[in-house]
Amino acid sequence: MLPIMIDVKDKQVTIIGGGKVALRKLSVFLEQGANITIISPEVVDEIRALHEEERIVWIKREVLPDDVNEAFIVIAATNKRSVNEQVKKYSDRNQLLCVVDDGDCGNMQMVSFTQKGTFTIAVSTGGASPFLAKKLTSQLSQPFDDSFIEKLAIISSKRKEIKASDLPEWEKRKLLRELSYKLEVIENE
Ligand SMILES: C[C@@]1(CC(=O)O)C2=NC(=C\c3[nH]c(c(CCC(=O)O)c3CC(=O)O)Cc3[nH]c(c(CC(=O)O)c3CCC(=O)O)/C=C3\N/C(=C\2)[C@@H](CCC(=O)O)[C@]3(C)CC(=O)O)/[C@H]1CCC(=O)O
Ligand SMILES: NC(=O)c1ccc[n+]([C@@H]2O[C@H](COP(=O)([O-])OP(=O)(O)OC[C@H]3O[C@@H](n4cnc5c(N)ncnc54)[C@H](O)[C@@H]3O)[C@@H](O)[C@H]2O)c1
Repeated sequence: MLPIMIDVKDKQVTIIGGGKVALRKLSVFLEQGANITIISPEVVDEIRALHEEERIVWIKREVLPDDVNEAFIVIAATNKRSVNEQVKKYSDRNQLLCVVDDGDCGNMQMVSFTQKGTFTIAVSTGGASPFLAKKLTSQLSQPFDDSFIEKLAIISSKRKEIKASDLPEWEKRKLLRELSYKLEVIENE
């Protein structure tokens, strides 16, 4: 599977099931500004509360074939293998589908990640050990503190300046490459 960054703001994310796992997936998409619909006869208290605050939509019933039609991303998160399998049949092959009880059943898997500013560390074990993915993300994030994120922001604005300048292309390329080595210099500026 290909690791990519996707802007899910205002995209429709439809999650079938309303248990603990649905809640964890939901939280990530909510934070990223997606439109979320939960379809499930029962939900955990946190999902009920989000629905009452009108931050998500909860449809209180079992899944039906047309429920996923408008979704950009579909997440089959019930505790029933046969229902999750059914959700796959309802989904179009051009939709992104994550099946939480069988990572190879869909065409998308969630990754463990931390994100600060424009900087992201993401780890996938491809279903081998989600817990290990979580642990490694935490370990790998350790060296990158707030000062690193600030330096990255400075590099970003310098990069925009270089790209917008009238310098010859070869010189732009040289300067852009040099920028990536300049963390120390920025620190001392
Ligand atoms: C990374 C993370 C992202 C997220 O959920 O957003 C994520 N799972 C997380 C946590 C976690 N999941 C599980 C535990 C219990 C300990 C353990 O089993 O390890 C813990 C640990 C915990 O809860 O602390 C159990 C589990 N997970 C899956 C199955 C089914 C199966 O594999 O059969 C079962 C067994 C169910 C059972 O008990 O039967 C399946 C998937 N879980 C994935 C993602 C995808 C593969 C990612 C990868 O391998 O890298 C995949 C394939 C599909 C998907 O869900 O996209 C998130 C960490 C978030 C963070 O970083 O904070
Ligand atoms: N991918 C992961 O990260 C991960 C982690 C742990 C567990 N799991 C797997 O995920 C599954 C769900 O775990 P959970 O703890 O959220 O379970 P849960 O029992 O807390 O929740 C299951 C939800 O599915 C809903 N549901 C059942 N039948 C439905 C139907 N026909 N239509 C719509 N909704 C329906 C229930 O109402 C309930 O809200 C488990 O089977 C487990 O194997 C995945």
